[in-house]
Amino acid sequence: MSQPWEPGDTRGPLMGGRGGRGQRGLGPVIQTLNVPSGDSVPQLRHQSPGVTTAVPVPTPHGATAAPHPTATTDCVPTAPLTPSPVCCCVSPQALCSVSPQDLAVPNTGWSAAMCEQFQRLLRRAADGSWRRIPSYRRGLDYLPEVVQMAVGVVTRPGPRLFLRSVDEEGAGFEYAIFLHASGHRTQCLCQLGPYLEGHHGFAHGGAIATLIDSTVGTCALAVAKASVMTAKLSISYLAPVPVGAVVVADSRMERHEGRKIFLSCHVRDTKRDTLYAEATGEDMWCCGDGAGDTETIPQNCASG
Ligand SMILES: CCCCCCCC(=O)SCCNC(=O)CCNC(=O)[C@H](O)C(C)(C)COP(=O)(O)OP(=O)(O)OC[C@H]1O[C@@H](n2cnc3c(N)ncnc32)[C@H](O)[C@@H]1OP(=O)(O)O
Repeated sequence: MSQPWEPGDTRGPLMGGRGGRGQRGLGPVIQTLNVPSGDSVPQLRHQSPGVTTAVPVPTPHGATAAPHPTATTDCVPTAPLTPSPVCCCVSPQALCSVSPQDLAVPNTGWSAAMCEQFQRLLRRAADGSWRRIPSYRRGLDYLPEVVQMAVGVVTRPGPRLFLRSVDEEGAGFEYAIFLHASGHRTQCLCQLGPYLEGHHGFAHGGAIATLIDSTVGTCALAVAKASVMTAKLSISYLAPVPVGAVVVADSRMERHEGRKIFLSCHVRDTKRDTLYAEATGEDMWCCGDGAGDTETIPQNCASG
């Protein structure tokens, strides 16, 4: 088992800077810009106050993507707050030049192992079998096509997402969720930062539960294509997760009955040597009519 990461340890996941997200004047900050879909790889920007330098990011195939066009960092709406084809279902910030900021991409808090695994998963996704799901601070920006189906066009900022509650890069959950083309499986690549510590050197069980719930919940969202709630979650904690470790939570739908979607989840290290936790969950779609069709899950609860 690798050595637990210690707060202040410059060899650890925060190596390379601890610039707070969205804060300016705190030294170099990496910022991502305009990511309309889950498949595109955003540009990283090393940003010092008043200076913006585009940094090319390797594409999944190893080529180097062109730098992103210059954009301002101020969130000034550039168009009336009306839905657009690209960001029709996200908060008004979507219409700003750099918001919402997709956070499911590398930042200065990602360890080398995290970056390496992220690139591996991007390469795997290149054939279309998987896709990376953009992730934002605000929950209503999450899996936007599903949110749009569930609640319609969102015209106000959604609630802040628990997993994105820590602004400091590398300190909390750093993660990217990938959705299988079947829509029945999700994998979450996650680095658990020092603010998630429970016992000394190890991640809190609640943090593991949050990771699992979000991976399972995202899978259920994709299956139901509607709003879902976690009704039951059963977790076996099999091995402690060192703070700073990079893990993969792998969730899939096992079956569905009526409004219930039964899912499983396994949390492992990236080499699959250690099974940290396994879980089963029941998510229920929340569409009001209570239809009990055991063959088909309604594709759009909002209309149906
Ligand atoms: C980051 C983005 C991804 C999202 C991931 C995060 C997801 C979350 O964290 S959601 C937050 C945590 N979950 C919650 O707060 C849910 C709280 N619970 C509820 O709101 C409700 O109990 C809810 C929606 C689950 C079910 O309520 P309701 O729709 O009224 O169901 P109800 O009519 O009572 O029961 C319907 C059936 O479900 C069963 N059921 C209800 N609740 C549960 C439960 N908790 N566990 C198992 N079965 C249940 C009932 O027994 C009943 O079964 P049957 O038809 O066989 O008699």
